Order: sequence, then C-alpha cells, then structure tokens
Amino acid sequence: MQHLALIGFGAISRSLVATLCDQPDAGLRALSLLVRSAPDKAHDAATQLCAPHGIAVKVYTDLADLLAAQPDVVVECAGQPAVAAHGEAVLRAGIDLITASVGAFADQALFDRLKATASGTGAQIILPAGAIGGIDALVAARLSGLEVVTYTGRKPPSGWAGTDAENRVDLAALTEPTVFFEGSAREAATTFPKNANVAATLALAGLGMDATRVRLIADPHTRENTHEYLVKSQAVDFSLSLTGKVSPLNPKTSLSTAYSLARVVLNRSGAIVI
Ligand SMILES: NC(=O)C1=CN([C@@H]2O[C@H](COP(=O)(O)OP(=O)(O)OC[C@H]3O[C@@H](n4cnc5c(N)ncnc54)[C@H](O)[C@@H]3O)[C@@H](O)[C@H]2O)C=CC1
Ligand SMILES: O=C([O-])CC(=O)C(=O)O
Repeated sequence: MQHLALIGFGAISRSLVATLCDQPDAGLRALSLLVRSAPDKAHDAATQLCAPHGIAVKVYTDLADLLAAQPDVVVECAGQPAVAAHGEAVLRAGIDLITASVGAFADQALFDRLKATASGTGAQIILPAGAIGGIDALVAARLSGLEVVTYTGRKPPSGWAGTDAENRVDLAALTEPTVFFEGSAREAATTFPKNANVAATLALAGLGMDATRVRLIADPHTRENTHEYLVKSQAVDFSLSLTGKVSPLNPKTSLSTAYSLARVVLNRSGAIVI
C-alpha cells in the first residue's frame, strides 16, 4: 500500500491522481499534496477524486510537515524551481524522488548535489520518460556506444506562449512551421523550463546535456505536441515520433506525461514491473 506525495497540484498532478485512483494495482491508501497557495481548494479537488476510493488526502504548504508524514515516494510535478527548492530535503529524508521537471538537472551543480545526497541516504532520483518514450532503448543503446542523439520538439504557437520563444519569433504572426531554437539539451532545458524537460531526459539517458542536439519548432498547422528523436549507436539505430495530445489543463504540457508518471508509480507496487 502506498502513501504518495505530490509537489504541485496542477495539470500533471490532477491527471496523475485521477489515473491512479482508477488503478487498484497502485494500492494507494494516502495522498499528500504540497501546494503554495489555496490548500483548501486543493484539498476539496483531491478529495473529490480520492474519497470514493477510500484514499485519505492531506494538503501541506510546508515540505517539512509533509515529509514528517513519511510518504513512500514524492513526485515533483511543479516546475524546475521546485526541484531545486525541495529535492535535497526529500532525498535527505531517505525518500525516493520522481521528478517531472528533469530539465532542472541542466544545472550541473544541482544534479551533482542531489545525486550525492541520494547516494548518501540510499534514496533514488527517478527520471520518468514524461512526454516522450523509448528511454529503455536509448539507455541500452548508450551502453553499446552512442554516436548521435537529435531531438525535435514541435508545438502549436499557443504551447510556446509566455516563453522565450516570444523573443525569437512573432508567434501570433506565424503562417508556417518555424524553427526558433537550435542548440544543446542544456540550453533548451534552461531556456524553456516548461517545454523542454524531455530534451534533458534524452540527454541524461543518452549523450549528455551538451552533445544532445535540440531543435524547437512553433507550428501554426498543428494542435498537437510532436516529439521526434533520432539515435545512432553501435548496437542499434532508431527514430521515434510521438504525437502527444495537449493537456486540457495546460497547453504547454502533453497529456501523456501524467500517464508516464502513473506508470512509474504503478511499477513500485505491482508484482510485475513493465
Ligand atoms: N518531463 C516531461 O515530459 C514534462 C515535464 N513537465 C514539467 O512538469 C511541470 C508541471 O507541469 P504542469 O502540471 O503541466 O504545470 P502546471 O502549471 O499546470 O502545474 C504546476 C503546479 O505546481 C505549483 N507549484 C509550483 N511551484 C511549486 C512549489 N514550489 N510548491 C508547490 N507547488 C508548486 C503551481 O502553482 C501549479 O499549480 C512543468 O513546469 C515542467 O517542468 C511538463 C511537461 C512534460
Ligand atoms: O509536455 C511536453 O510536451 C513536453 C514538455 O512540456 C517538457 O518537456 O517540458
């Protein structure tokens, strides 16, 4: 039976909770949420999802209080700054941390610090595939010797609104798909913290933050988030294209991200890990 804790209760968290409530194999008995504001509203919304399944909900505004309740695992679904703010305390408490905002680890000092803390306490930092997939094949290919990993992320202009893309291109005036960023995974994840976490995931699975090449496209002809990547290695070459439906709760986020996190949580309790 699991006591699940979530940092953030936005688009991903809400879909994740709704999904896990419907999965008896998840064995959820308690849900703890860390929010920054409106804890009563979060409590009501989460209770609506959880109460019919007998799952108790508690909402916190202070991480120390949440950790004192000793959750089995903490899932960060709040944004890169939340990994920097809270990651270390979670791991220091010996609790495994699943991070949606993998791009936070483009900050090498943060990555090194959290990894050292995890090694010290035996807790694990678990990086989900998120909006992409095929990470198993990429890690396996790395072990054989990787040559190239290139990623292209394509979203409708609305998915790039409020980001640095606005300084690079007039999103509202676009009539054709437009590449507005080319660079490393580190630059992409740092410059587009709400849109390019997947580039960091590919980097950590594969060739690293600096050698993983990234292109980002605003496409006025699409309503979906497309993630394409190409891998060349000693053992296998492959390319993958995922067309993600956009989360109805957040136009920047692919709906599949929450299901990827649900898979990670389910794999912690089921007899079969897949
Ligand atoms: N790995 C992947 O494939 C993906 C990762 N992401 C990451 O997940 C994050 C969350 O995505 P969404 O749920 O769509 O965003 P959202 O904006 O819908 O929800 C985030 C929630 O977290 C809250 N929050 C922010 N900082 C907090 C803190 N320190 N403590 C408690 N709550 C806090 C916000 O108030 C908001 O309610 C994104 O910012 C991004 O970093 C998003 C999409 C895909
Ligand atoms: O959900 C997506 O399409 C990917 C995303 O925002 C990210 O990697 O940060």
